[in-house]
Amino acid sequence: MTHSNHHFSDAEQRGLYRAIYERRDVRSQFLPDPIPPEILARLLKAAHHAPSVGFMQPWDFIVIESRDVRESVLAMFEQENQKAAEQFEGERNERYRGLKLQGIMESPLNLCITCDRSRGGPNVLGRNSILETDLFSTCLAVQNLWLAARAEGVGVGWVSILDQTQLSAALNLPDHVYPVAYLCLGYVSEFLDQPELEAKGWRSRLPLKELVHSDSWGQPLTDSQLDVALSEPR
Ligand SMILES: Cc1cc2c(cc1C)N(C[C@H](O)[C@H](O)[C@H](O)COP(=O)(O)O)c1[nH]c(=O)[nH]c(=O)c1N2
Repeated sequence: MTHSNHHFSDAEQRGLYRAIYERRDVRSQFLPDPIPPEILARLLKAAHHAPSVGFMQPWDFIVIESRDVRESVLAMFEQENQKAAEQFEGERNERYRGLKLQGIMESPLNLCITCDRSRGGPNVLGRNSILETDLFSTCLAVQNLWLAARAEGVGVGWVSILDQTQLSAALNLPDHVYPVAYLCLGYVSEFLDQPELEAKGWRSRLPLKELVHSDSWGQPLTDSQLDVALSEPR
């Protein structure tokens, strides 16, 4: 049996993996150049083609260019970030305070991707047991946009150090709409080759091998070929 007609070409595969491995969370490298509407439209279309529970498509996209709105979101960030910093002590606290964790004003565009928890009515196919599947679906839309943006040379940074109630009020969200992701978008001076948190010594990538279990939690891999394959660099 051959599966060759289902394959992407080598170049297409390389492009997809490149987007996956070279996608970065961007906070410090934004350029002010605007994102042309046709590019933004492509990113939003990519997001809109994410999988969703029962094809619910619970997302909306709030495109935020207003400096006033962004300034108020930045103020919310500052407040929450102060509280977040207090969770860390000593050297860790200093290191935390040295991190740049948002690019709200430097990026030319902010985008809030929301989840309408009532879309599709009370009975959404596939959502009867796990109510949060609408939120999971919205995260997949975020990831689609994030990868497409990388392919377009656009950086994306996710800012979650925000009070959800304050953010909802600032964006005028109805009660049944949850702000899943507050994103900063823009062209960048560079894409770092590793996560900024890793470059700054906050945390490193875990060895994948230790995260793959066999049959049940905590059981090491028994298939040694997978074990060997996982040890190879991508
Ligand atoms: C749900 C969620 C929430 C946040 C993030 C990500 C995700 C998935 N990240 C980005 C995060 O720090 C980053 O993805 C990791 O450090 C890995 O780096 P790369 O994304 O591979 O560059 C993030 N970054 C940041 O500077 N401020 C933030 O508030 C957040 N919040």
